[in-house]
Amino acid sequence: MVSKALTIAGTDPTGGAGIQADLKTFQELGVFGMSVITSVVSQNTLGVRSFVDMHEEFIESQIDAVFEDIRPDAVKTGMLSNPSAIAIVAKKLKEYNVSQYVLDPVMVASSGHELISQEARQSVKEELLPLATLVTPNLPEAEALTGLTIETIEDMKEAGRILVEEYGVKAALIKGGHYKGEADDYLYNGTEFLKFSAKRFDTKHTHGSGCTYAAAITARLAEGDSLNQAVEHGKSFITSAISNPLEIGKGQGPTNHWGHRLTTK
Ligand SMILES: Nc1ncnc2c1ncn2[C@@H]1O[C@H](COP(=O)(O)OP(=O)(O)OP(=O)(O)O)[C@@H](O)[C@H]1O
Ligand SMILES: Cc1ncc(CO)c(N)n1
Repeated sequence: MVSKALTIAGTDPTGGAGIQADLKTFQELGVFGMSVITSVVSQNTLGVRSFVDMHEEFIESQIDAVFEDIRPDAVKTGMLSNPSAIAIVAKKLKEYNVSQYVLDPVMVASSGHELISQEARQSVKEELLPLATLVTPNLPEAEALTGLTIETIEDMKEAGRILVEEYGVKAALIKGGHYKGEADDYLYNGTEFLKFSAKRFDTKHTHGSGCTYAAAITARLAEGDSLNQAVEHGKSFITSAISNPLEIGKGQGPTNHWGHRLTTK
């Protein structure tokens, strides 16, 4: 039977981030993709113009429509801009006993625009972290969630430890995209730290890299990979998407969702 993955997130009309990036990634990895829209965002590679949040009842109705028909094998959440959207998603993840859940704690777009209210940051911690199989913060998100200032690899690991041991997420992947060195990410799964490494590629075309990475991990979890295997596959997928740039867009361009086809040939 085909594996199915659901993304619950905001949109990007230019196709590099959000729901659009997630669906392309699911498709590339041979997983049937489904989507629930939380916010419609007017954005492009230059930045975010504005966004309109869906009402919580309408987010709930979309989630019910999916689960009452085609049960996903894994779920990913991305942009959830306000506490009521977070509360309804948390309620539904519990109601449907979702056991494979990747939480991408989207806070600020690569262009620097805030995609989440200040109050909602607390809701992410209290309501979503305890439900998630994996949380995938970049460095500013890891700092916002833990209150740490992250300057070293030891700080990255400490953030992972706090997220798992104090906030109750099963595993945390602290991404090094914003780090000064190579593009190394650290996974803490409650027992050990694992490093997922890539050479830093000299490019500005990383719009949506976080969405794409988390979506690839979600697709592999839907396919039955262990968490470590799923992150390893995800890292290889995002590295190919960054290292085969399309060079489109006037700002920070999108990653190349079919880059893995060029790399593995
Ligand atoms: N220049 C680069 N070269 C290689 N890998 C990179 C580069 N930039 C980011 N990465 C990798 O891409 C993945 C996404 O990381 P990043 O920290 O950029 O996410 P993000 O900030 O959430 O992304 P975005 O907000 O743009 O969607 C990580 O595995 C990171 O190591
Ligand atoms: C909808 C959406 N989610 C996440 C990001 C972060 O890349 C973005 N720019 N837009």
